[in-house]
Amino acid sequence: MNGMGRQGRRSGASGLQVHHQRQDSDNFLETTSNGRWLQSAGLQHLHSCNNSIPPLQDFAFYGDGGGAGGGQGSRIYRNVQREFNMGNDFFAEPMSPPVSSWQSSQRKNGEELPNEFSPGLLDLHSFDTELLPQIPVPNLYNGPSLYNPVRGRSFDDSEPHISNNKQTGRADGVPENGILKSLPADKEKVNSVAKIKVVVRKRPLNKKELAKNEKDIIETLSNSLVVHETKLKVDLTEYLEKHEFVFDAVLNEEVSNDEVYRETVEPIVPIIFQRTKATCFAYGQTGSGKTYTMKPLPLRASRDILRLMHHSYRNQGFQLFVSFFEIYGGKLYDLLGDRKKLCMREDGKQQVCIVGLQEYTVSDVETIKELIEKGNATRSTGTTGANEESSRSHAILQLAIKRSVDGNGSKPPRLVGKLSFIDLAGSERGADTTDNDKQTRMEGAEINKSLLALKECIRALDNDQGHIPFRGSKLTEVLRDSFMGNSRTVMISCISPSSGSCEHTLNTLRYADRVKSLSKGGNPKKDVLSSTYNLKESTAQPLSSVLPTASSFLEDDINDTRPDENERDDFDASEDTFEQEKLMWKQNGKRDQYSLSTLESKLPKPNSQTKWKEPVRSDFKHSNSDDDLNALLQEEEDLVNAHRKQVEETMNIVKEEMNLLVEADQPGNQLDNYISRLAAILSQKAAGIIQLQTRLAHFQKRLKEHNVLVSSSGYRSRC
Ligand SMILES: Nc1ncnc2c1ncn2[C@@H]1O[C@H](COP(=O)(O)OP(=O)(O)OP(=O)(O)O)[C@@H](O)[C@H]1O
Repeated sequence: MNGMGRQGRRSGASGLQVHHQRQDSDNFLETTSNGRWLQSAGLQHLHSCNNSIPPLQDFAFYGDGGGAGGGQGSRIYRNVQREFNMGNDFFAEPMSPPVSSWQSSQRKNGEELPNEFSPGLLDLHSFDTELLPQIPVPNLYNGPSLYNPVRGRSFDDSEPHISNNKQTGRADGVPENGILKSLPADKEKVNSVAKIKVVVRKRPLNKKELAKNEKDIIETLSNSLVVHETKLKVDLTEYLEKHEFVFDAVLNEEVSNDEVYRETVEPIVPIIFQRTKATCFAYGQTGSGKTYTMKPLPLRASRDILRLMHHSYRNQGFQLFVSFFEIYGGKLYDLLGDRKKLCMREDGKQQVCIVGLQEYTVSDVETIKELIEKGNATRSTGTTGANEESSRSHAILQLAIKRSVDGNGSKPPRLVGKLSFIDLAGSERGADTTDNDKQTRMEGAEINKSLLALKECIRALDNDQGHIPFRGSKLTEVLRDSFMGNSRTVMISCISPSSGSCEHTLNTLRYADRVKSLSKGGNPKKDVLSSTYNLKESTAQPLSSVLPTASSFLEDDINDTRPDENERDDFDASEDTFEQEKLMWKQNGKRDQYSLSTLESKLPKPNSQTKWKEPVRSDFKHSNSDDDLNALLQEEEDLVNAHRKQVEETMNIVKEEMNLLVEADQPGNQLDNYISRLAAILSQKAAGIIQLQTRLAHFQKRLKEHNVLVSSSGYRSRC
């Protein structure tokens, strides 16, 4: 049985297929597919991956050479098998109470049972004002009894009867479980969970891609990955460009959903008992595996939450609530309430509430499973060029932990913490969907609009802007508390490995890189190692890292580029030149905001200890002038290359923005804003190029002087 079945909501009238059951990994097991990936004529020239795939042997890391396809296929099949087995293991959950259907538990004699079903307001942002005080976490293995199998009763009613096994340090009968092991004992441990964690998951090549002979261009390492992009030189010869990224974790195609859970959500489950809002969302192009990745997570998280509630927090009045809704076409629908349209409202305290959203109290995993299945079946799906069963909505499943304030249920329970799972609709470019109908394209525009709004918020947070444009879309309004206050966010970026998806993949990774930069918390040094790594090897720096800041031109930069007083003694041969240079650098100081000295500090250098000027000085000092000159030439060449890369990167960002903009169909004023910002970026880049030209002219002048000096002292000059 495919427990994760979901059903399309739209009829064939719109040109979209109705889907009755979704079989995970169907793309991998079926051959019927006629979708198109990135074959739009409009964007074809931007990425040549499809038509210019290098021979397989060029990629040493493929390992199985020409046999990659077959090997990949069997590996994929193993993954699928493992997934199904895992599902079975999961539903053989030893600690769940006997199954009682949610329908029957919610009604008795036609009456709703109190606390079992509570439609009403879901206050998405009530944490700051309504959270219960910090709850001390008891030591899990202290105390006489911890494990309660709860046979035939709700957990809350049950009494403990299994004693702690002191030798093993865990209760008899309690399965060894990461969540129990990782239970934080104090606030310090809560703080040790990263505020934003960015994980990348690479899926295997699917049947369609294998049939098209597309290659796996993603090489994964422990927490980094390399995208091998095939590019064409001016003379049309192919070359590979490597883009290297570092993230908190990189999960390759061999990694099971269980491992994904352990890496992403498991560490944050305990801290939602500590007044924390946590959000896990998947981002990536359509068909990259977001739904496949997200679907199992809430169930596993619920299992762990219930474990904690019934062991560590037993009899403390905690309750678990589930709600599930989708954002489709900018509107909210209740996936557990017959897809009833919902309203999002802001109250006087600017807290966003979803009016009418149904929340269900759950006390066993089986009930949650049924609710999730119900919600998934109700979710809007459709067929896109890239995914036959594409999520056309953002689905948000929330697990809220509440606690009764008075213990007798006379007052509604208050929110303690919340874990939200967001399966974002796939990002897909209009240009990739030429075979889709009008509705699909309109959906795509709406999806892209909300992803663009999300990007805007991330950018604003990244830049420490006072105003975060959360109101840009329904999605960002809902996501607001993911990024604010005492929150934890896990972003899973899903990528396809195929050469045909290279540009999408790079966009996803750049997006992820930007989100990752948020985790630096305004302290750029904190994550300096990984950032530097990204900057070193990839052209995919966050925009902010390549743009100048007001403080980026320092007096030190001027000072550093001229010799100190002692050195000036040795500099007599070009005394006048030095003075002129000094003047020039000083005069240009203001304009030099985007100076190369700043640029240099951000870009790869043959030797980061070497100031650009030093080889020149040594030219005049030492006899080994050719070597020094070569070093200088090399440095200049590196600088020019680095600058070229940055310009290319900016152009990519601009292209990406423009694509999103056009597809998001933004209102005129927003378009104007974007365009003027892009114009500012471009003019800054242009200023950078002017600076580079100045620098080169300066260099040529010095070279000329050097030649004069060398020839007058009898040295051979190679210039
Ligand atoms: N890691 C994986 N291993 C095996 N199969 C996978 C994996 N990731 C995705 N798939 C399969 O790829 C197909 C597309 O995945 P999925 O529907 O999750 O993509 P998506 O990103 O959610 O797409 P959309 O945004 O269009 O909804 C599905 O058939 C799914 O089973």
